[in-house]
Amino acid sequence: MTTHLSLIVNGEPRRASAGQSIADLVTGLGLNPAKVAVERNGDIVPRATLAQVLLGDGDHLEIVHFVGGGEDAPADQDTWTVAGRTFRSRLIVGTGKYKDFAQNAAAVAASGAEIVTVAVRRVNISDPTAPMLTDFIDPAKITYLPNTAGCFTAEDAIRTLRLAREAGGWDLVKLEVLGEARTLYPDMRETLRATEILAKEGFLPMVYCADDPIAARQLEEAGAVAIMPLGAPIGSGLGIQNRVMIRLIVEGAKVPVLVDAGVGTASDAAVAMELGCEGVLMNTAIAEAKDPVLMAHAMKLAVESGRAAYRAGRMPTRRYADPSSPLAGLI
Ligand SMILES: CC(=O)[C@@H](O)[C@H](O)COP(=O)(O)O
Repeated sequence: MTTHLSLIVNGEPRRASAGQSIADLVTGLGLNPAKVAVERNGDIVPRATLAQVLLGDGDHLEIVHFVGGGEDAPADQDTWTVAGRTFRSRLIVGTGKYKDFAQNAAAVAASGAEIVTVAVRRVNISDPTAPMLTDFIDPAKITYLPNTAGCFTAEDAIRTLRLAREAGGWDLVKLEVLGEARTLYPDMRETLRATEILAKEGFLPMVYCADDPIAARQLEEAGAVAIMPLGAPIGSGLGIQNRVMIRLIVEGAKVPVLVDAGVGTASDAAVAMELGCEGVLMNTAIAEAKDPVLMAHAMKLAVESGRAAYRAGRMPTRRYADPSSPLAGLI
């Protein structure tokens, strides 16, 4: 006689037969056990043991996607490096708010980005055949940077990234711990705590943070491999509100500084680069443009242009006019 087990899988009730392994369940959902990570009753199940671990009645399982991969760029004249990985493009783009994955992929291609940031998501168990981002943006060509979007505590963020690491072997991750839904401003106490724990566990956290030079230094001391101050609230498109602080963070940091959030248009991205940032991360400015693919191209040019201007060194500003042609020797 078959005994049925009652499970909760990704928040939904589900039944299984006694004696089934977690790998059996995953396969039965139409998923490849080699491409997911599973948490059972709060603990990550090592992928190598999914076939041995039997399901128990009342188990709570969380199954997340495998994505991962990406390759480093060969070194050239103006690359940047984070945690030992080198990239040519200084633009990191998000993967939210697009009409569909195809539009997202076209925008990524137009942006020239080599890194996309992705929220770690539960597998859709009701329709495992539903398209996945990895069907459109090839993880063998573009580096996936898992992020902790939607996490409001250090524990939530750490748990999310542990699952991401199990799913795709990622260690380079983007940490964001939000303080409240209204402003989506980072909770710096929780962010610092999560950074310390993640760094001790061998993660390489790129950290979304307030535009605060002291907090930035503390994050670096705690093990952040990149500092990512907001330019303005996430999704606001207000541009860089506090140039002075971004500049101070850049001056004080030994790790790359990238503006993350609040960019609205191309000139904002250029300003970030002119301030000496190593790069810019953006999502809404591209995804919510009338023509996202054209805006992605504009952002590529803006980041390159701002970077070139920074490297060229701007002229000094003056209080008074200075003639372009010499005044001496006039007829
Ligand atoms: C911190 C965070 O969540 C950002 O990565 C965000 O997704 C990008 O912000 P914008 O949408 O304002 O570019």
